[in-house]
Amino acid sequence: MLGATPARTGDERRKSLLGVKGLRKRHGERLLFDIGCMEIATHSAYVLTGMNGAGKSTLLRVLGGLERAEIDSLRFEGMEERPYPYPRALREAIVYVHQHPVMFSTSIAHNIGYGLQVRGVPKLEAARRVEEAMLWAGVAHLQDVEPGRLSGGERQRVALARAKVLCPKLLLLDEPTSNLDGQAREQVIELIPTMVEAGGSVVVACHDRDLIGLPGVQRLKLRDGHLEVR
Ligand SMILES: Nc1ncnc2c1ncn2[C@@H]1O[C@H](COP(=O)(O)OP(=O)(O)OP(=O)(O)O)[C@@H](O)[C@H]1O
Repeated sequence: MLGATPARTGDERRKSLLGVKGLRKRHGERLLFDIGCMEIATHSAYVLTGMNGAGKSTLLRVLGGLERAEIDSLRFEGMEERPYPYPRALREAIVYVHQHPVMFSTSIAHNIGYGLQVRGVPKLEAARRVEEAMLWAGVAHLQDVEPGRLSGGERQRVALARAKVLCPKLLLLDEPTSNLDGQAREQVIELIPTMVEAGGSVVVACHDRDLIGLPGVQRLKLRDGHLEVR
């Protein structure tokens, strides 16, 4: 059943995780968005909606440090941070998952564990975390399948496991269900509230009504270059 595990609501443990003020993105002469203030709390789930081309992916990529924008002020876990270059603490704590995740043509376990390897996590510890993440994402039975042969839904779940294994404080999901239907879509939707239960916050850019309607999820909308909190 969709949304069977609600994200935490009214949780007194919530604090400010990320606060951005004066966030502007331009492409040449075009001002794509001008966001006065954006606040992401700990242990919280958000959906980010908006028309095609409104700038949802761009906003997620900026928050993930993958794309540069003008930022007047940035606070992370209560500490003022310099926005340029995008701080390392934020790059490590925030993980962006692309709409069409790219996989190495090695093994699924290697794909999921690669980020841990890069971060210098000891092999045994990394193997334990990869196994846990595969079970969580329901992809343990696929470990002998070549990544290139995964279905869209399986690929998306592997990408979620690859992100979750890094224990991000903020996970940014870019239209995770856009190419999925039926059970594959439901399986991905069901994973999202469990990410918040595991202790992180999640922002999901999407047009998916079932994702938007998940219990306990806060709604953000990019409209005409501004961010509305609904
Ligand atoms: N490098 C670039 N140069 C110029 N314009 C760009 C560039 N990258 C993105 N854009 C434009 O910025 C706008 C926002 O794109 P973005 O992908 O963030 O929108 P979106 O809200 O995620 O859209 P969708 O719902 O269709 O995925 C689009 O009009 C896009 O064409």
